Amino acid sequence: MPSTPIELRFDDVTTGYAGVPVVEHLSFSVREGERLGLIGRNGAGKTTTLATATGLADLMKGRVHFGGKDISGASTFARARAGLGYVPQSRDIFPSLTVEENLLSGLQGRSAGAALPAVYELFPRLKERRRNGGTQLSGGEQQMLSVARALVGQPRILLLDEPLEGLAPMVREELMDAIVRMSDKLGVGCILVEQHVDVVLDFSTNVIVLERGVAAYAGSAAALRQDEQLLNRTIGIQKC
Ligand SMILES: Nc1ncnc2c1ncn2[C@@H]1O[C@H](COP(=O)(O)OP(=O)(O)OP(=O)(O)O)[C@@H](O)[C@H]1O
Repeated sequence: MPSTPIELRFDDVTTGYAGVPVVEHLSFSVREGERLGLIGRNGAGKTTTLATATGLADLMKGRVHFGGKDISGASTFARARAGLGYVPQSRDIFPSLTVEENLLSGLQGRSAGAALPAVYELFPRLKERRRNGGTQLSGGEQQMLSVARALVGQPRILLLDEPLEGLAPMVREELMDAIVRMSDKLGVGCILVEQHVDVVLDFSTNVIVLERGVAAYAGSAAALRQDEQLLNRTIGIQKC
């Protein structure tokens, strides 16, 4: 019998920091192999939403489920072990370690097994540079390393917080290609937070638009693409 796909689900979540709500009444779900985009102006609550999934924000109301279990009170480590991967906005790689040592640090206690070859296949550039130190990498390579390290932990759902920030257009394309291949090939579900609206619309099946902490839109990327008025109001920029 095929196993049930692993799902991350928010049920009517209100969340923030130290008792102050930032995001209110948010509900959504994303399964293995699915791609959800999360967009909104600066300060709308996108990072806070991801931080709530990883257990780094203050969940005030509602529940968070992962893989059929209520993980609302689970530690960040337990969530990662269960298969919830996170690529934070800051490229928090270890500069004093080599590329390969950085990757091994993402194993979450699992054996390396096929994880490294699979990741090197997705990111051939990292394979070429596997003995280089973290500081010897370009910005794009550091971001690839950050995504690759999360993948070594074999997540079933991966949260990506502005992975393209500060990267040149060609490098952005290369990184997005790798993320799409990863999602297709490994069947990893993704939540992508990004300022580049067109990248999110191309990547995602469904999109949530956060406006001051509330979902102003939740639905298909294709329908949102047609709604210039909503995009202009909620994102504040023309699509580029
Ligand atoms: N650790 C924190 N403690 C208290 N308030 C915070 C913390 N992190 C973020 N905030 C506040 O929560 C609100 C939402 O921030 P958040 O980072 O979730 O927005 P965002 O949509 O990801 O914005 P950006 O696009 O600028 O990254 C902001 O008002 C911010 O000041």
